[in-house]
Amino acid sequence: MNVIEVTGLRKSYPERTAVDGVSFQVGRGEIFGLAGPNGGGKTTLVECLSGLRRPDGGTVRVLGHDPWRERSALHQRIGVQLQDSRLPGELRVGEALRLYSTFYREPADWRELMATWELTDRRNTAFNKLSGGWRQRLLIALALVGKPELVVLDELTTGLDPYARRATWAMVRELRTLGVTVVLVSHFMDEAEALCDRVAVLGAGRLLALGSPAELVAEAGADNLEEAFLDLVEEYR
Ligand SMILES: Nc1ncnc2c1ncn2[C@@H]1O[C@H](COP(=O)(O)OP(=O)(O)OP(=O)(O)O)[C@@H](O)[C@H]1O
Repeated sequence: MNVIEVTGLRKSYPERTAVDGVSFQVGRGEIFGLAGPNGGGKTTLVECLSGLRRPDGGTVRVLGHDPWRERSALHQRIGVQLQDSRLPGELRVGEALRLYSTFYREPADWRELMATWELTDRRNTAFNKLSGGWRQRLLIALALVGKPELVVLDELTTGLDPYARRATWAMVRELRTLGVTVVLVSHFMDEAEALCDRVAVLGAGRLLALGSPAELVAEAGADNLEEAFLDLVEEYR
């Protein structure tokens, strides 16, 4: 069974159509990239996958659930780190991890997760005192507290230093070896090329291309994914 099945998905805001008839499937254990120019519809799409937005049309199934109607069942099985997620400013790192672990029936060991993400030294630091990169690390760790079968990571490594970025890539690869499926929204084509089994490119709410990084590069006759991407999205900017 596919972990994600999207058919003819549409979502409009009063001013514009953000997702315009998108269809794709994601298999178990895949690292599936979503790329595209600003305003292409990536965040709206992952919000529909995560049960945070109600689609206007088409069907979405995630782990067999309708994300909008079966949100609480789905939220026990997925982890989501959204762009610009925030926590209450006074909440400390350790408190946040402990609190999130209470949301799940079978949580991971939050102290272990805190150590894995090198957050233990900052366990007593309040969220509003963390730098952007450390906030990002905490948000990723929080997405993993529920031992999710699917993790949605929106702009995973934005704001991370090069060392933290590579360490994060290693974590994502580790998730795959555990059979966890990952949806990765990224503007970094080196990241998509290094991590993703397949990448979907969205422009103006439409699926412009879908394939492995090697396929997308070959189809565009490009030297690397960034070049292929620039070629694909040129008219959608
Ligand atoms: N809550 C909202 N209300 C109205 N319009 C919205 C809303 N969220 C997004 N949009 C619009 O829908 C379109 C798609 O936006 P979305 O955030 O899904 O794209 P994106 O690919 O994630 O962009 P970015 O790369 O800049 O994060 C844009 O034109 C955006 O202005």
